[in-house]
Amino acid sequence: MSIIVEHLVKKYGTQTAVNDVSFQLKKGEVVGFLGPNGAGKSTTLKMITGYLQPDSGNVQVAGVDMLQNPIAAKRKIGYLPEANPLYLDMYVKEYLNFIAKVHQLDNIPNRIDQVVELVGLGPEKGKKLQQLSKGYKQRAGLAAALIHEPEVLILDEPTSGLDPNQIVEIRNVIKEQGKNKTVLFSSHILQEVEAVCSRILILNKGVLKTDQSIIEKMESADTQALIKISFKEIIEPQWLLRLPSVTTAEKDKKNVWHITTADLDVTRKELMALALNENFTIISMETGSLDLENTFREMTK
Ligand SMILES: Nc1ncnc2c1ncn2[C@@H]1O[C@H](COP(=O)(O)OP(=O)(O)OP(=O)(O)O)[C@@H](O)[C@H]1O
Repeated sequence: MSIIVEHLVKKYGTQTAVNDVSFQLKKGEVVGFLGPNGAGKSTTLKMITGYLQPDSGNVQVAGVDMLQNPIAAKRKIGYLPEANPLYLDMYVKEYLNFIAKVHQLDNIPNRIDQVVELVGLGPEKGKKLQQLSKGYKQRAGLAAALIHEPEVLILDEPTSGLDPNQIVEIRNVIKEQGKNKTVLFSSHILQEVEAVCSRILILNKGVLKTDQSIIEKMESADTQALIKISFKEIIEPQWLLRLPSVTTAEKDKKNVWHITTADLDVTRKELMALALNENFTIISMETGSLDLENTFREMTK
């Protein structure tokens, strides 16, 4: 595992910003950390990267315990914080040279050339950081995060405040990096996470709501539809699961069921026939899609 997060808790005064969050990231995964403003994403990322001490819980990065061995653990991580902390008076190469020295790297000029190429900073590499556009500043931050060839890349809202072209460019850099690194990046833009990640973690009010593969989700969204049905009577799941077209049936509230199906029309008819034959009363029946947006809204209500 590249990242193991176990029961992380962080309180600010009486507010619990992160509440018992646990997850694991496998080597090579690109994972989106999604949640509305104030959900606790940055706080969680700061604890994973060792910039903030958790009140309780553990973090391991590439097998190294962050609390017991923070220097070794931090070496494994490239971190781009939300407020990209650049020394704006420095030239691009001067800044990267400074960061490379902090990491005590060998053959620094070569490595700088490599990261400049990697993040597409070439055309701007002769400028001062303060002269760069926001998109290029972000690339400089990414170059600094990548210079020591970390196994794990952690990016806190890397595309926030960028224009649409810059967003696409930064996303491409992230995708490219995801080919040989574990990447965890936060965003509150669902489409972005969908475009870049193979997996999604949804955080709401400090609590992890779901940890599901986007690919699975999208595959099921393509083929499955959702019916929300409410009966007057309390019925057993078997009644629904026995219907030939029903894939899953889960109880929401006492008499309300969420049913997934590959064939909406057939299931509707089967539900009507069931009600007729068994003398059940259907109070309401709604249909919806199982897409990610619905999931996100459900999870962060
Ligand atoms: N240093 C701090 N002192 C007090 N409260 C804080 C501090 N940092 C964060 N918080 C609070 O903790 C909660 C979680 O904040 P956090 O920045 O982790 O959320 P987030 O999901 O990253 O939000 P955003 O998407 O807006 O960046 C918020 O309610 C925030 O106001």
